[in-house]
Amino acid sequence: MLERRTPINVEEAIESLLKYKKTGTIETVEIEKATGRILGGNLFADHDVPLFDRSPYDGFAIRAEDTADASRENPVRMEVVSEIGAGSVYNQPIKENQAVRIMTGAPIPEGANAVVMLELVKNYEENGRVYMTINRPYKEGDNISFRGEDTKKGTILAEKGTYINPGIVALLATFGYKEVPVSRKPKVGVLATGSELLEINEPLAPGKIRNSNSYMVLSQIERAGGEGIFLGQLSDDFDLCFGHVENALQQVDFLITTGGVSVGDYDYLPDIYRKLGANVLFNKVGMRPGSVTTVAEKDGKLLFGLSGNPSACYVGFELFVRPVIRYFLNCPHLFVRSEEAVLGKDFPKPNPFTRFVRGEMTYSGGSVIAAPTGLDKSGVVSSLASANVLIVLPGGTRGYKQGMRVQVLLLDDQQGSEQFGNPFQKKESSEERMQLRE
Ligand SMILES: Nc1nc2c(c(=O)[nH]1)N[C@H]1C(S)=C(S)[C@@H](COP(=O)(O)OP(=O)(O)OC[C@H]3O[C@@H](n4cnc5c(N)ncnc54)[C@H](O)[C@@H]3O)O[C@H]1N2
Ligand code: MOO
Ligand SMILES: [Mg+2]
Repeated sequence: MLERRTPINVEEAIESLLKYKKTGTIETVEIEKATGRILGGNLFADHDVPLFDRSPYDGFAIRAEDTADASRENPVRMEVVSEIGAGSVYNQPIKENQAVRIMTGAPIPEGANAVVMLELVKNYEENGRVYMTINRPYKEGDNISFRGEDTKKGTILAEKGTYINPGIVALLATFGYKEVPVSRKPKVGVLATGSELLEINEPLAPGKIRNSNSYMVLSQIERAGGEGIFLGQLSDDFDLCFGHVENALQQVDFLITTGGVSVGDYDYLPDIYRKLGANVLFNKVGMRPGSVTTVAEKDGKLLFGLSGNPSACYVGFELFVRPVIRYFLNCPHLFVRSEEAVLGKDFPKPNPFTRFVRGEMTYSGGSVIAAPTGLDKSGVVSSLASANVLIVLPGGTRGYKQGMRVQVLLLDDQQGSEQFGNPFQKKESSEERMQLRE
């Protein structure tokens, strides 16, 4: 008899699988390899930046008090007693009416308390000595970059779990991290099932399609910060698939399969979970696409049975796999970032389940607009290409009109959201959901 599945809502589904989340260990990588990784510890300043008062200009270090009476009519003359390039130090204190020629980045010599830009002075030689004249007064501290003005010793500059962007790399280098502590990437295995699948370099044949899901999911794993491991594509043969799943579980932190989770004759994943003795957390979610997404747990390890339909597979990954990858990486915000936008096109089709519509977010006249990218069927692959958001359209009896405010989930974002949730959606219990069954 056909198994009846009980749909649960997305939030409940996420909650159930997060019980099996686990954090990974920390490893170190060379700084050149740190971009795109997740910081494995707090980055704190162990010294002031800059470490010494320094000149922000090429010019002359002076004592401001010597310029008190300087004016166009009464320029003040100073003797230039030395010169300091960046990287050098001038150790003698400068005295009354003395100046030191100084370059950008060089330390301010003792006694000096202001810098005059090179362009603003007259500089000349007389009897083998160098002089310059200033025709306006300066205040103490003029044109000085003070010790610690950038960052004070002891400040936490980035917290554990931060995505390493080029700016973080600059800080890491500033504080001497040749080796950078980063979160180890979880190993996420990907097994595609389906007798119709061709290798992507095979010519097309009747009834066959190329396996796009594996590569799509590997790319999603990489975007989420994990290490995808392609474990092959299998025809719909129970023993073959069972053996591969059982074996794959030994090698990975999380296992993703695509296809074979629905109720077709060759959809073997439900039987595979049974034979494995895995605990199925859910096998029907009140969402579209991806309603057949199944998640099971075996000895604490999560198995994600994503749909074979490309768009359903894609959405299932972003909603359910991404949070456990982010948790493994010690990221504080596990979920795809949630923001508000204006719906750019009518979406007239009502649906009892929440829809996650592939959309493209653009900016127009100060507004954020999100419009569906193409055919919104779960078997469609083309509408994924320009999708940078999922537009969340809560289930109900009405469609949605252009101009309505909607929630969008930002797919390319690295910051994430602390909570998964739709501020517009009233939370329905599983029982209510059942009444909404399609
Ligand atoms: N009687 C019912 N039929 C279906 C139901 C249902 O509830 N009752 N659910 C439908 C929904 S919703 C979805 S989504 C799909 C899910 O199917 P499976 O996860 O079992 O996946 P398959 O049957 O293996 O394949 C579905 C579809 O996707 C194509 N596919 C599979 N693998 C790949 C791949 N690696 N790359 C690209 N495309 C792939 C496959 O050829 C099929 O067209 O079930 C509905 N049916
Ligand atoms: O799992 Mo399906 O994607 O709802 O069409
Ligand atoms: Mg199927």
